[in-house]
Amino acid sequence: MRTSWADAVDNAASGSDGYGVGSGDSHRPAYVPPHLRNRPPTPDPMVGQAATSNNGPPPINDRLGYGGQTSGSRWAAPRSDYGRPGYSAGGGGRGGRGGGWGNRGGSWGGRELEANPFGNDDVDDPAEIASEQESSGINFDAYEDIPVETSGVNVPPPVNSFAEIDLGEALNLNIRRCKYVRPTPVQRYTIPISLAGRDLMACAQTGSGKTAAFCFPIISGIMRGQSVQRPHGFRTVFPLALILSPTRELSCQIHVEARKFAYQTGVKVVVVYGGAPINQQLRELERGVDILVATPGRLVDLLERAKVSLQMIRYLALDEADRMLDMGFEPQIRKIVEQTDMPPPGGRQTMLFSATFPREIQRLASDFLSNYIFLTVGRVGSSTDLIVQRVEFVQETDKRSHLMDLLHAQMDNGSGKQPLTLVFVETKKGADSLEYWLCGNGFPATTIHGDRTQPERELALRSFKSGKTPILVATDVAARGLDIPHVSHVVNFDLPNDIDDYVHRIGRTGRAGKTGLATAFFNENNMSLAKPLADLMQEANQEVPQWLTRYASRAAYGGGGKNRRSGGRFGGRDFRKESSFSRGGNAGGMDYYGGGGGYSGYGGGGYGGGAGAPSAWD
Ligand SMILES: Nc1ncnc2c1ncn2[C@@H]1O[C@H](COP(=O)(O)OP(=O)(O)OP(=O)(O)O)[C@@H](O)[C@H]1O
Repeated sequence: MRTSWADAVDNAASGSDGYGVGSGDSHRPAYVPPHLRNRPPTPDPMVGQAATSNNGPPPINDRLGYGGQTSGSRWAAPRSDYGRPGYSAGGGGRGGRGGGWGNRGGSWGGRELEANPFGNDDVDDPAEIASEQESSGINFDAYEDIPVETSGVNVPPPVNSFAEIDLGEALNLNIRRCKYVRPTPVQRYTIPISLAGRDLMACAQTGSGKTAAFCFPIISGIMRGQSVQRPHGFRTVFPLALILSPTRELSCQIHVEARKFAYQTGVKVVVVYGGAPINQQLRELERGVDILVATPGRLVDLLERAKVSLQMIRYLALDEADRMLDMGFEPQIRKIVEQTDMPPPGGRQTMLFSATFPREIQRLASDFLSNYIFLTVGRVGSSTDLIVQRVEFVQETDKRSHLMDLLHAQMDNGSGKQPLTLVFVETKKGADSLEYWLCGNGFPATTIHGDRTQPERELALRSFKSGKTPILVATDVAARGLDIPHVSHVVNFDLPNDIDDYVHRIGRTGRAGKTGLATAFFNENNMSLAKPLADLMQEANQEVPQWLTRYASRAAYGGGGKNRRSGGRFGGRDFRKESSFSRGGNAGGMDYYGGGGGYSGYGGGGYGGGAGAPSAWD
């Protein structure tokens, strides 16, 4: 009997992500190039049921055993997948399209052979595909006046619509299936830059569509260049693109998204990450991979076993790039990028994305880039105006009762149902303890943190997304990238030490043009955050309490310089523009679009390393 987390997901027949790791079919030949993938898929054997983890007694959360809720989220797996044995990560792709640029998409007759990653079976029905009136609900007006700044030589101009870009017919169809009517600002600017083959460092607000911004050009580029011959290694695979992200959940999410974008393009996307059985991931890889989505630890493992070669990499994308290059991850990333057979900068195209990009990290990142363009969209390093930020002075001992007041109040405000609330705490123990206390007081809660097993983490996320346990207590492992629909409130029960972590945490709400609320509990333990927090709130037009302004001015005079942004404002400036930059290159001619005023770079001291407890990351 299999006991992987993916099996647990399989058991939850109506799970939301359609996620898991393929089973069986391990006798497939090694890599099958996209143009040869016309064989009908062999029916996969049904696999048995696997136990989910039933750890603890808290009576009203997922720890009792997963109830198989349907999330109703946009990530929902297609019904056609439910009967499958552990919906394989792109496994259906081997039945994918023939090779040529022109023969993908609508006209191909065997489309049903590839698992449909969209939530509807009838995706070719034009009525199902978004019209100008029916978009995904993104509020583009929120982005009308967004300041954008680019620097670098010969910056390609932005586009206003997907129609202006030649992404290829099959990808365009998938964009419509995703109900993306217009590109978001970061997509308007970055897609032409990437399609022009340029390296890129891009900062854009949380929830602004960065995933598609790096996926579209990669998929499009691979579709165009499929004739490339890859070496034949004994059980070694040679992906063409590598997307690295710091957490397992984020890698899975990127994989789910990328599979939608790559549906019926012939481009095969596979994910590998820690905490899940490596053999299943190896089997997926052996079925063929064009785009590899990975967490660094598991990838290093696969590289050391010579299961993956990066020799053919043409595209490298680092999501949450500043986190990937901070103190916890940098050695692993350098190992992957600089000490393997991956082509050097210039021999590959490199794209770095994040909502925050401290100067010190930019400096490190520039080692990976060649003649790159730096782009900032929005008030970089700040939050979006769509998030209402509140900060309340709460002593440690009062935090629980204060949280309970908030939870009661938000329930009374609406339909009596608890809205999805994400509560960030500092430690894993603290997360468990708060979860237990919440459950004991009648609030269905669950946790996600680095001490939980991967099946437990995945289960918790599902339970939260589905609303079964509408309160998720989390450490920073959930701070970055996760796109959970309908999170209406983020509570910083314990504030992070680093303002960038705060930015990412509150960015779990107010996504894709929607509004959200973020509440922070502040007390004397958070003094070093007073100034950057007050600055950030002011910049985002939020009401800054007078007591916080007072603490902030005290911190400005009396030190508190631990935080890397203290003394400065929002850090969206290309570090190459600074006079201290002397690495033999510069930003060259500067091209500006839009406003872009008001950035004054990071004034504070060195990079503080953030909260990144290594065990919380993958
Ligand atoms: N052009 C578009 N039209 C409509 N919705 C979009 C578009 N692009 C992306 N989205 C949606 O916006 C949401 C946020 O996108 P995404 O997760 O890529 O944000 P992000 O910028 O990577 O956020 P973070 O900084 O938190 O990682 C997703 O639900 C995505 O499907």
